[in-house]
Amino acid sequence: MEVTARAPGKIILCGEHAVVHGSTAVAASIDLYTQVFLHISTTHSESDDGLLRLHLKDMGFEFSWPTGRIKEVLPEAGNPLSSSPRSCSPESIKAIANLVEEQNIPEAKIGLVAGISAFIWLYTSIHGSKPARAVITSTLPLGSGLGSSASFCVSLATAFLAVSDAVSLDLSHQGWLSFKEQEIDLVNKWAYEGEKIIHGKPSGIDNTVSTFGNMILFKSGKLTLMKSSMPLKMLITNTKVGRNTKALVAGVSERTLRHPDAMNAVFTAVDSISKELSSIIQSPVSDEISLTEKEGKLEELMEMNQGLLQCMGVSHVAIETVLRTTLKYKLASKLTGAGGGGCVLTLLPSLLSRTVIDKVIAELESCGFQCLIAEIGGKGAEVCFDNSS
Ligand SMILES: Nc1ncnc2c1ncn2[C@@H]1O[C@H](COP(=O)(O)OP(=O)(O)O)[C@@H](O)[C@H]1O
Ligand SMILES: C[C@@](O)(CCOP(=O)(O)O)CC(=O)O
Ligand SMILES: [Mg+2]
Repeated sequence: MEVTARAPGKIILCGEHAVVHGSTAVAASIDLYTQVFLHISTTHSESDDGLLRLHLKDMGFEFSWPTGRIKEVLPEAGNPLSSSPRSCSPESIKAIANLVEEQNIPEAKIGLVAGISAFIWLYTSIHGSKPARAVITSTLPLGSGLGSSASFCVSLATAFLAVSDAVSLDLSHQGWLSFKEQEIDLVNKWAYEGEKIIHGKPSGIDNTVSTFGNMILFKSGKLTLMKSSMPLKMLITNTKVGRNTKALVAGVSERTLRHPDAMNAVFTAVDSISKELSSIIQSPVSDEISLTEKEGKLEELMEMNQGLLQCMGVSHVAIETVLRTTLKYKLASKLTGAGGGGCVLTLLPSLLSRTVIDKVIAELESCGFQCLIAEIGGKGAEVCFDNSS
């Protein structure tokens, strides 16, 4: 049986890191995706090779594990339960680490270990030790703050569940298909378990916005879908400075332990900024003047959020260069995602001319950065059975 699944990346408009500590945050999906093609053996008569295969196509890596070996080291593989998401135990983490280590991943690509481990955990928990082949492609930059880890986990969970007993889908449907409400919740829960393997202590905002798409307000594991009443155009600048979300999240937690009162005040301020930002985005726009006023307020809130992210210790010289450059054109920016490098968001007000946009992009790219303007707030996770999309 074959299925293709895809899940979008995201931008965080306000509240990254603070959301891990219970503050409100606002995020939106973007039109960059991780895509999984899955071929799974459904009967023993099929000519399977007794292997679980993972092909990371963009990177040119192919990994495989004999299913007998998986069964030997991972107890979960003997008892898969697709309908009840569960956490990877420390023993299973160790067993999976051994399975990944056997693949001799080059030192320069060691960051992939976390993603491959999440793949093994999600697959074996949902399908046990059935032979299968998964081919992954992605238009998202990895480790840049655009939620590649969540989009990877959501697309895997979507593909694995689509061909499981937990979900019933119309296999004859042509083109992309979304899951029903309860089933999509299951995708989100499994994806969160994968994110935990990659991030350590994720808030759940990234997997939630990748699963459900749109724009969301998120606090303490709960989402509220938002309806934007204004056009929102964001320039995304990738500083191309590599970083790791797990380490940055841990760094903020350590700072919080050292300075609990000060950091809690920072998180409370972020909470207020996110709430104000979401109410501005959702309040009706009567005319051009009110749109310009709203954009001005958003810019101010983005700058305030950036200042607080600096207080958390997650900015970076490359991020500061982007802030300084865009400010020359009177444009406001903030980092998005975990920071420490990665991507920066710049609000492009509706009256800003194409000439100015081109100039800012040219100047940012002359610093070695990469710019893109993504569509915001599209669909979340989807599957396709006809293989022609
Ligand atoms: N397409 C992919 N294939 C394999 N692993 C992936 C893929 N996308 C993401 N990952 C995993 O997620 C990690 C990056 O996640 P993270 O540090 O949270 O940054 P971000 O989520 O902002 O891209 C990668 O190092 C890798 O382990
Ligand atoms: C920093 C954080 O708020 C977002 C991390 O996003 P990303 O992995 O950098 O795309 C962590 C989280 O919410 O789990
Ligand atoms: Mg991530």
